Amino acid sequence: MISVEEALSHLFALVRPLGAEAVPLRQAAGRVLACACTATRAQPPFDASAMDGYAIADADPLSGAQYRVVGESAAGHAYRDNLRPGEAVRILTGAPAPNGAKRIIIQEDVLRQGDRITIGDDPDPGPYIRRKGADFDAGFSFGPERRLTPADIALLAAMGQSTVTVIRQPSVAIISTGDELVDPADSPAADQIYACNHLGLAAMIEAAGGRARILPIAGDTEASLSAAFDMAAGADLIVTIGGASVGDHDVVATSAARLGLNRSFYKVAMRPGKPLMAGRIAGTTMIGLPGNPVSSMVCGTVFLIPVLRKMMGLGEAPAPRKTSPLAASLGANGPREHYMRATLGPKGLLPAESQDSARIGLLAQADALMIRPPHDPDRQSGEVVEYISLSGD
Ligand SMILES: Nc1nc2c(c(=O)[nH]1)N[C@H]1C(S)=C(S)[C@@H](COP(=O)(O)OP(=O)(O)OC[C@H]3O[C@@H](n4cnc5c(N)ncnc54)[C@H](O)[C@@H]3O)O[C@H]1N2
Ligand code: MOO
Repeated sequence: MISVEEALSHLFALVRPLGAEAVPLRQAAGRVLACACTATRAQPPFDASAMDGYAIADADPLSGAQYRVVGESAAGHAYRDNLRPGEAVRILTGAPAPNGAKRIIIQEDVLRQGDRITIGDDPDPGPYIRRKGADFDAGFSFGPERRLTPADIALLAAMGQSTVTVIRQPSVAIISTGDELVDPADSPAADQIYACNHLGLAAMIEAAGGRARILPIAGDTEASLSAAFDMAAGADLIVTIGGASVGDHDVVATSAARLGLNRSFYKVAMRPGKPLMAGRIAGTTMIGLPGNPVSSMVCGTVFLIPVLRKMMGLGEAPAPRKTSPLAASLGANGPREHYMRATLGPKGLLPAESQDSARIGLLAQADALMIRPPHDPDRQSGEVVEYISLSGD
């Protein structure tokens, strides 16, 4: 069996970043830019007032000084003349500062009578003029290597980009396998259960920026699996769930091999998730996840999402790890890296009482996957351990 690290590097070797496509900025949230965008215009494109008040040509006016109001500069409606000594222009927030303006006196600091203003005592120092290009200059280049955030979208809009070139979203075909499985939309017989992994994984894929295509559940036969693989045509990645172990009806490994899978690895020294496999089948990368619900979700977090992120142009990186003190003492770990469901409390990480990989309820309650390296010795409460956050922060 190979280590988690080795399995991840085999998986990274199977995929590469996808090509690019142009999308309207409105649809670009969460996508990754394929190339940097350039501002054609400075922002602000002119010196602009930061406050409502009066533009004057003095940098440091005295209290009691008087000015004649000669016009107005409103947002979207500039005052076109030069501002001369002794003159003031009524100005509103965001409006262009007239030529010659040295500062804005906020309206709270003046007394206005007709077309005259008088500066009050101790006027606010100002100058309340935002210089042209204070946010960014023309030619400013923006190309973060991350999924575009709402603030990134606002910045790109401010840069005048209505369409951006982004990496294509990976399309992931999900194939559940097992005669016992029934979609929650259907009625199970007494010896069947509701399939859940396909929906959990689809949600995980979509939250990470991919597109999930859930295929009909395949039965435990090669013919059924073969039909499912045919339906997966066009996907960037095929994920099978279940049938990966050594049982009489675990047909994924043998069927996929007969269907031409060039297997990269099978079985990883981890818990849960041991019967994981991956390779290429008919030119497409396939990841075969174990069927136990927690095993498939843990493998989704540890392997599938990092692989998707590489396909999205985000580089090769394992799921980010954090550290926390342990809130309980634990006995030594065995030979497999253990991903334990745990909750984060005031004293640190508390592993769930049961780590049965069939108990999805305990995963839904967990905030973290606490990681115990292979052969990790006894750990005492208070010792610092690593974990992967499940709470999205
Ligand atoms: N003799 C051995 N038996 C098993 C071993 C082993 O090494 N030797 N490994 C165990 C481990 S670890 C795991 S994990 C499971 C994984 O087996 P499979 O990948 O073949 O999964 P299945 O047998 O098809 O299913 C296991 C379990 O999960 C349920 N399941 C499957 N798919 C779904 C789904 N989409 N949604 C919800 N639940 C699903 C299935 O009904 C089974 O209960 O093998 C152990 N056995
Ligand atoms: O490795 Mo299995 O994935 O423990 O339940």
